[in-house]
Amino acid sequence: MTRIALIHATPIAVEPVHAAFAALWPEARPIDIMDYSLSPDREAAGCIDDALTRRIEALTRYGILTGADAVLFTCSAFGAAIEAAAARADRPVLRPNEAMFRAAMDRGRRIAMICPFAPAAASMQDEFRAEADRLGNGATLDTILAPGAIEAVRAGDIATHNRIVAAKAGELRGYDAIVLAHFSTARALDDASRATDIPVFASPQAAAGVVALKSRSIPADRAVAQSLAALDWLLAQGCRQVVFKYCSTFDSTPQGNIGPVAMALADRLGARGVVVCPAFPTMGRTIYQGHLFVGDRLLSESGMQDHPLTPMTDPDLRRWLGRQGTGPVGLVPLCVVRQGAAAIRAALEASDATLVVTDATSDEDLMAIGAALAGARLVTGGSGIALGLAQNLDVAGPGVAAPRRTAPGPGVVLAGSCSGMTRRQIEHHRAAHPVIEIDVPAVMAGTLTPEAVARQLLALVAQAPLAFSSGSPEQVARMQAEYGREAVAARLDGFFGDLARALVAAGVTRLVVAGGETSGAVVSALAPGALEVGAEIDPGVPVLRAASGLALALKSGNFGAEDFFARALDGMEDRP
Ligand SMILES: Nc1ncnc2c1ncn2[C@@H]1O[C@H](COP(=O)(O)OP(=O)(O)O)[C@@H](O)[C@H]1O
Ligand SMILES: O=C(O)[C@@H](O)C(=O)COP(=O)(O)O
Repeated sequence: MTRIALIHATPIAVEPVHAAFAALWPEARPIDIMDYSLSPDREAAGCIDDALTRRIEALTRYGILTGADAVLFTCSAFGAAIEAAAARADRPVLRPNEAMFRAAMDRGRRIAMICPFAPAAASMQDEFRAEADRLGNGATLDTILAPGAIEAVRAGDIATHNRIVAAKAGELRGYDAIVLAHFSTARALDDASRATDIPVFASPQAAAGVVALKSRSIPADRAVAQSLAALDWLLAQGCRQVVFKYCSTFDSTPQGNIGPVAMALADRLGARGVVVCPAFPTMGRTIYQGHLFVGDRLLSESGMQDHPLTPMTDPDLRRWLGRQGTGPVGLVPLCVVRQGAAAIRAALEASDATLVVTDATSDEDLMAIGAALAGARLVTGGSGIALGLAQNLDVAGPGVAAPRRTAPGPGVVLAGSCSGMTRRQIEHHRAAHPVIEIDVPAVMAGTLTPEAVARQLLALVAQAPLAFSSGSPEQVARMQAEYGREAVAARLDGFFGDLARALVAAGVTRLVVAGGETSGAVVSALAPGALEVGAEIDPGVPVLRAASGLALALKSGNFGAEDFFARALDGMEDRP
């Protein structure tokens, strides 16, 4: 059982953090280390002096001596000292505000902090500044003091505390998010959320993170290194379950990257019997006897055998992983999955293999697999695997925030996927909108520039134009034979990235992108920061909104109905 040393500098933080553990992570064992003189001493010192810094370090060492897997400070007034202690520790040492600040910055740049304990304000401002600089998002934090609140809670009058904090929240205008400064203030989260339309965050509840990598088809050693770095970061945030998400068509080559990355993550986490389940039944991706199907076809006959970067020529997931050097791979067959969560868990635990392909042909199967994975350190799968995982987390969350608004504005579609579905969607779009074919040989020869295509698109922008590179399997094979697979992909990635940048710079506010790799290139070039997930346009494809107001739909080549492009652009329009 994971043991977390909680270090409290004030008694008023104890109850909220325990409540948060009980709700969000009941399997963990939080232990309390209390030095209630810290908070008044900090107030008297007026800053985090040497003596306080040494005390924080000693407490951190003591927390580790208790055998804790991680140390969490519950007081917000010691940021720099905790950072210094963390640098010397051999396991995660966490400040209370990290996750909350990031969650708030995901909502936008103007953040307000309601702060009942004034002496904590300066160091929290510093922490916020450091995090905003690290992310380069230009976020600003205004501190709003809440006189009387801390005194009320110290006197046990929670109702008054909550009323004061909620009243402050209700007065705020023009902010993208409000954060509540201390663990103790989290008590007022519900009241504060009711008092305002602005999303409100508190420390204990803001504790989930996603790292999006573009590692599907880079060399395996780089994919492993990037994934391990992401894992370390997530662990340092206190994450207790890590999901390695890959495509539900298992996009990979005999060299990787799913097998090597999954093995490296399992090794780092000491995990065995790790589930491998790319099933996404809504999209026709099902697994039976370890073989992946797309609709009523084996994966290798579904069109994926012609994929430009990751041609999937074998539907047997165990054999495919074996070619990627994973060693023997286990199987939990459908007949066991249908016996329910306990049987699945027992089969995974009994397996000698590190990786275990798990059959699933329906959402009910994914729910049972999800239940079996409660507490598993590592899970791997397509996005469908998430379906059954949420039930293990009793997360009420900090309240659903009002969706970001997108200024209605010009919309453009870019397609780099060569999948059959994308090509059909392009043809469908052509019936009512201008469609420009990007001349790939001219791109490779350097005679066609992204700026030229951007100019063409912008001239037609009122009619929802589309530009595509998507070629038939024969055209793709010809380009790859002439220039090499990686060179074509790299050049087109760069082209789409520059094209998207030019379009957004010229005022495009709605962008639909077809193709996973192509989407990755566009997002890397635009660097929009965290994206808010909005309404689902078609299964597996939501509207995404950036803090800048840009709306995106990033579509796997295979996903979406034939009329997807126009519907996606339409779905991004703000309606009164
Ligand atoms: N005409 C073309 N010839 C060769 N390769 C192409 C062509 N058009 C696009 N590509 C490449 O095909 C790949 C498509 O992958 P991706 O965008 O991930 O789509 P999907 O989601 O269908 O896998 C990209 O690497 C892209 O650069
Ligand atoms: O066709 C598919 O199933 C894959 O392309 C796929 O799973 C892509 O999923 P996302 O990365 O979730 O778009």
